[in-house]
Amino acid sequence: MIETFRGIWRFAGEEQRNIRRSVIACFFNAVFHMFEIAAIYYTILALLDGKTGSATAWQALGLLAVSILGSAVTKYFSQLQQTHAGYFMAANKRVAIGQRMKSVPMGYFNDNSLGELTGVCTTVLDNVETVAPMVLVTMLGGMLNALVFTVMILIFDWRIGLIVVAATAVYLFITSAMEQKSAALAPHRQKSEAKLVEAVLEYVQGMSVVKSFNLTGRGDHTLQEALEYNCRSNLNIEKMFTPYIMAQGIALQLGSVAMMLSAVWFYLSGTMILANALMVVIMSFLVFAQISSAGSGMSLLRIVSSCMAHADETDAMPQLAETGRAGTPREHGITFDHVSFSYDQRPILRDVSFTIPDRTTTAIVGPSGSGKTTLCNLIARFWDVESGAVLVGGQNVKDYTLEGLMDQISMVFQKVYLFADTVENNIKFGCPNATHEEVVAAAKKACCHDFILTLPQGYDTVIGEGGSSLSGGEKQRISIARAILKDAPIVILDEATANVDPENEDRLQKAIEALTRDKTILMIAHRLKTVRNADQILVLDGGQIVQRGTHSQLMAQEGLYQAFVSGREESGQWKL
Ligand SMILES: Nc1ncnc2c1ncn2[C@@H]1O[C@H](COP(=O)(O)OP(=O)(O)OP(=O)(O)O)[C@@H](O)[C@H]1O
Repeated sequence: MIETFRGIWRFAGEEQRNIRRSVIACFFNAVFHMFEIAAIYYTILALLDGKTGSATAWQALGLLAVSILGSAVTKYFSQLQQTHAGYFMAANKRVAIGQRMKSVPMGYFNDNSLGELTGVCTTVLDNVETVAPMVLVTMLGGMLNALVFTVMILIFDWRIGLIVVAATAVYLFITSAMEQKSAALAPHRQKSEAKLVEAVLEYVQGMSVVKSFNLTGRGDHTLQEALEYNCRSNLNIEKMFTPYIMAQGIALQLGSVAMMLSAVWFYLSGTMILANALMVVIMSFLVFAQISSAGSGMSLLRIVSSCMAHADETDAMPQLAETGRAGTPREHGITFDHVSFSYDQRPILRDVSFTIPDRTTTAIVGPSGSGKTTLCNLIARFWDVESGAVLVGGQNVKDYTLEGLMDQISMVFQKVYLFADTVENNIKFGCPNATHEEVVAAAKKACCHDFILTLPQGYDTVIGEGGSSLSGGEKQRISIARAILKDAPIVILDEATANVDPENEDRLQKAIEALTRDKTILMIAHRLKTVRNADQILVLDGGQIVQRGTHSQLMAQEGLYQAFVSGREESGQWKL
């Protein structure tokens, strides 16, 4: 248990200060509660002494008022610090996970399900946020108060004090047994929650497929299973806890009864005065409240501890080595020097070498699955090469800081992702300090200004998550505006015209021209027009460059390229 406390304390980081304050406030809260007991004791003594005047009543009321006011203020302060600590403990961890994810190779997301990470950032850290400081404060505060209470009772009457100590010992024994059981079940509970999040995400993301294949009812089989598993594990935990909670209650109630009976016995045998005996009867209702409050946190303690351990597992996310130094290269040519790369032992690129001189355009063409996207992603270090080197401006990409490297590159993906934010903020994404005028200028160049003005709130219109409220062509042009605003010297472009209607295609082409002027460009080209105008064409097949040259040079050779352009049988395999 001490180790678990230490774990929470460590996890709290800079929030330790607020937790400490909350525990202190909790202690004073209990001290103020003791004023109530003092008021009762004072009243009993006065009544038994026959002092029934208004002065006694006022003094007792004064003590009660101090108690109520003091408890309210300390309770408020304790809660405030607790909420603050909980919120920032989770928020700081979420931000740290976000930071780490920036340097994680994209391959990590293959092996580790999105549900797992989403689960950590939502339910797991929600548990930490709402429960961790509460448990720590309740338990530490409760234990501290119970200790003070017990010492006071021992001083008041050592015989009654021993009853309290005995009942507390039994209670702690049961609680410790419960804690051990809970330790075994907590990971199951978390696994079931992660499974549930994963199933819900998959269900929502695949909703259009479920509907189009009329699988509603059958398509949610996995979700149903995850729900049942989650329900079962939660019920198991409840069932497991119930007998222990009952035993805890019985131990404390027996303690109370023993206190009362002893008080009566001691009074009748003449070893305790009536006022003290009455006081013990009253205290028998109050004394175990502190212990019970400390123990009630125990069942949650394991859950919190296991949540924190789970959240800390994200510290083990692999990181791309970042030993590079900041700095801007003088030119922006790109070189692949004998690069090979595999996904999970599956070779994708084999000994690929080429150079893209500064401010020239290179088009990559090749059948679907030949490795075009992978090759582009290696430049931005979404993955690191297995052997060989990728150079930007004559310097190995590993020798840049990740941020420094990304400053040199704009990427326009075929699959555009827009955030659930305003159009303006989506365009400003890579350039948060840009002015509204700069955003509008970029949008005009990307041919999206006109359609943005037709949106209900123009540039302030909030786009649905993933850009769901816009057409494919509109999303593409916004992503191009984003890249134009960033104005990086290297542009990597997955030329996406496949799903765009002719009118949109024309606009998209104009937007691409505005983006790529005077830049070093590597594009996965699907349109003959773009390919024809490129300074260099690389033909990729099976992870190797099988042909390279200009359009006229390649047309003069027999091979894949000529077949593609002539629209022969192989062309059916090209991504168009
Ligand atoms: N993250 C990944 N993990 C494992 N394998 C992958 C991953 N991404 C791509 N692949 C595999 O690597 C191969 C090359 O994929 P890549 O996307 O680079 O090809 P491509 O030429 O760009 O294809 P397309 O033109 O269809 O987009 C494919 O067989 C693909 O299945």
